[in-house]
Formats: sequence, C-alpha cells, structure tokens
Amino acid sequence: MQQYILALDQGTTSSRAILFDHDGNVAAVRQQEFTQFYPQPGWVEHNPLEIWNTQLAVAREVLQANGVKPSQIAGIGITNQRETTVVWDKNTGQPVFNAIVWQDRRTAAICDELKAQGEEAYIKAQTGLVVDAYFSGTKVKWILDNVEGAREKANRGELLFGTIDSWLVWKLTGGKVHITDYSNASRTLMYNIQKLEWDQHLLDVLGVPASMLPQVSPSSQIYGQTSAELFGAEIPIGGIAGDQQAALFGQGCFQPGAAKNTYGTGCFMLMNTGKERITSNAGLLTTIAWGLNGEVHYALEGSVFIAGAAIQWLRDGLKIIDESPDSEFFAMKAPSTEGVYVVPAFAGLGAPYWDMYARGAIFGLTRGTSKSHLIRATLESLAYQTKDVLGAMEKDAGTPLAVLRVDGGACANNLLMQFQADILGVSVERPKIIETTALGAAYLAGLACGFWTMADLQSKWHLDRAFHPNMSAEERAKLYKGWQKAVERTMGWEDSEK
Ligand SMILES: Nc1ncnc2c1ncn2[C@@H]1O[C@H](COP(=O)(O)OP(=O)(O)O)[C@@H](O)[C@H]1O
Ligand SMILES: O=P(O)(O)OC[C@H](O)CO
Repeated sequence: MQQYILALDQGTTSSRAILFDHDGNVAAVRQQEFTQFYPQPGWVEHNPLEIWNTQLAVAREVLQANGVKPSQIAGIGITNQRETTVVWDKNTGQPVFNAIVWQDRRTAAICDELKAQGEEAYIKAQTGLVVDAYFSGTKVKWILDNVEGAREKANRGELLFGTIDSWLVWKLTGGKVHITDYSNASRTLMYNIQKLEWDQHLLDVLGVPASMLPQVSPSSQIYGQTSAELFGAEIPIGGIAGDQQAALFGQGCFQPGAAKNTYGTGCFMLMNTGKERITSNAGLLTTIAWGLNGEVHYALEGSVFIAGAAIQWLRDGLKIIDESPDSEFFAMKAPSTEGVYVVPAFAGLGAPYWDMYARGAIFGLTRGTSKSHLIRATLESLAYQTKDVLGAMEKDAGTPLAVLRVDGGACANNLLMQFQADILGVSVERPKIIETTALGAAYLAGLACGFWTMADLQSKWHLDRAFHPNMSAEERAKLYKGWQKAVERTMGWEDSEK
C-alpha cells in the first residue's frame, strides 16, 4: 500500500494539511482559513481552539477524501507560524487568552522598557534576536500581567506556554507531550542559542516561570503518537520546525551559504550558516535553522512583516481586487507605478529597520494615479523589502548572492518575480513545488520515520522557472532611491516622542 508523510502547515491565515508521496510530490491538499481578530489598532489575535479545529479538520479531510488510512501515514511533520503565543491551563487544556500573533504590536512599551534596562546587547548576544514586539517573550509577559489570575496560576505551575507547534502537539497527543524544537524555541526571546537552554536571566526579567516552558528538542525525531481517536489509529509525529526554517529545509538549502525567500503573509529570507552563528551588523537575526542528527544548524534571517498581507489588504481592506492572483492582471496594465510607492508598514517595520512605530503610507500620488498603479506599487513593495533584506544579508555574509530561491503563495506571481529579479540584479529561481514549508516539515518527519534518507532529499529540488534581471543599473538605482526615501518617511510615525 502507498505510504505518505502528512504535513500540517499552520500558517498565519490558514491551516493546511498536505500529503506527500515518496517522490516528494504533493498527493493531496486541504486548506481552511480562520478568523483574524484585530481588537485594537496594532493588535492581532487568533483563537487557539479555532486553530486546532481547522488544523484537525483539514488533516481528517485530506485523509478521508483520498481514502488514505492512518496506517499509510509513515509520520506527521508540523510546521507553523512562529512566535505566536498560546498560554493554556495544564489541567483543563483551555487557553487562558487568545493567541497573540507575531504581528501584534501591543508589547512595544514592554520592549522599550527592556531597552531602557539595558537588555538589548544581552538579548542580541544570547538569543540572536533584537528587542521587538515580534517575539514571544513579551507576549507571554503581557498575558501574565493582564489576564486575571494568570500570574498566580503560572506561579503555581498550572499554566503552559507554547508556540503553535507546541500547542498542536499537545492537542494531537491528548495533552501528553509538551515540546518544541530548536527552530521555534529560538524565536521566543527566552532561549539561549549559544548554550541551547532556556535563559534564566531573561525568564527572570520577563517574569516567566520555567515551569511553563516546553522541552526543546531536535527538529526531526519521534515526539509522540497522535491520540488514536483523532484519526482512528495512532500516527507518529516525527518533525517540527518553524515555517521559515522548514522552507529553508524544503528548498534543499542544506549547505552553508544557500538561501531562500518565502513570500507568504510576510516575507522571510533565510541563509543557512551551518554550525556558525553569525552575528549581524546589518539588522538581521541570528536564528536556529534546525536541530538534526545531534547537531544544531544556524541561519541569518531577514524578517519582513507584511508581504502577501499587503495583497490581502488590496482584496479585503480596499476591495480593489477579488482574489490575490488578480493583482498580476491589474499590475500588468501599468508598465510602471509612475512614481507611486506603497510602504506596507502596517505592523511597523521588521528587518533591517526594526521600527515598531513605523506605519504604512502611500507616496507620489498624482491626479493620474489609477487602481493599476496602486496595485503595482503594492506588489513592488514586496520586492523592495526583499532588496532591503538581501542587501543586509550580503553585508553580513561578505559575499553577493548568486541566485535567490523563492517559494510561498505570492511567488506564483510572475510579474512580481520578474520585478524582483530586476530590482535585485540577481536571478530568481522558483521550484516546481512552492509548498516548500510543508515539504520541509515532511522531510524532517520522513527522516525520523525512516521514510527518506538525506541522500534521497539531495536530488528532489526541481526548477519550475528562472527569472533573470532585465533592467539597467541606472533604472534600478533610481527606483530604489525612491523606495528608500519613502521608507524613511514612514519611520517613527506612531511614536508620540517624534
Ligand atoms: N498570485 C499572487 N499574487 C500575489 N500575492 C499572492 C498570490 N497568490 C497568493 N498571494 C498571497 O500570498 C499569501 C498566501 O501565501 P501562503 O504561502 O499561503 O501564506 P501563509 O503561509 O503566510 O498563510 C497571501 O497573503 C496572498 O495574498
Ligand atoms: O504565516 P507565514 O508563513 O507568513 O509565516 C509567519 C512567520 O513564521 C512569522 O515569523
């Protein structure tokens, strides 16, 4: 009987379940979007139970619709939106608050306090991160400080914290396993990536009891079995990785120097740096890529908060397109933006600027500006943000990137990919499978379950299409200068001091 790996890809806007066959091809997919809550400007929440219910529903559906029995699943790989924070009661399994999403800015003031206390250098050296509301640590503190009775319960050892991977494993195993992997732990602001342990100093500073924290494990191992009643039989869980690190793995970037850029809700460029922890001088993060075969691999990361989400804003906020792919059709009608720039700093700016107080803006409007110009400028903003990050990465790595491998939903947009190659002056390569996040999680699970070996994975990457730069250096420099001017003007917008 045909065997598969089931990847559970819990993203910011949807939960997906994907079956991969032994060739690494997608055999079937199911996906459900779930509710985004914006209780106040700058706040973003998810309901952890809705995340669990949609994730379970798509996993069941993908098996049932394709007549696949649990015994045909060699293992489950989990990959997830990172940093998003869930705190739940150990005894009842009920979340004490909504999940605070990675994009949420409510803890900016806590971050400012950390900076004022002089913790910035320590945090950068020990966690590889910058002090920003993006990461989980300040979100846990906020929940303990603001949810009635939470701190007392936490101090009594009754509450558990987890990023989405931990929450899903907890639910999948019927509350038996509280675990995360190195890649997810390295996004919490509480994990010491040098010593590979939770950092007691930061736990003290944030007031987070160690009893809340999951055990940190490699990204590929058998963590436990799913409860038999969920799928009709137990299935081993064999892989866990944050979605961006999973995409790096799924893109076959196994060697130091290999890099990928994922265009999903946000846009995340990661470069494998092997066993070397490179400290960025250019506004990037040092993060754990994965733990595998007794070793931890590191990566440099440029995190852009709003990418595909800006296209969703055109669709849901402005309602000027019906579907995200329509953005290409309208952008094609305008050969250029005619000087219009959209800076989608809806959640502040991430790498390389790290400005929690920046906000979105549109520049260069004239009476001749049309819907097509606006849509094109929004698409181009994904490429400009990527250029900002690539520039930083080349500075840190000390070498120019020869080619950029891309993936994620928005990389299906050919106009965007061509503009990306043009504005970078670097070729962009899109693989046949752009579901590389799920593929990476499947690979990690497949390795743990003996479904694949590393040698099998080396040959699985196949090119769909390459986009080569076709813009003069002069034009590129002119356009990019305009972008930099626009970004500059969005910075510090929400900061009452400025
Ligand atoms: N053809 C397209 N052109 C531009 N953006 C697109 C296109 N298709 C999908 N997107 C955007 O890509 C994102 C979905 O990508 P996906 O990789 O599924 O993201 P996530 O895992 O963050 O939910 C959405 O934000 C959507 O707006
Ligand atoms: O949901 P995605 O795929 O945009 O990924 C979100 C990131 O993991 C946030 O760090």
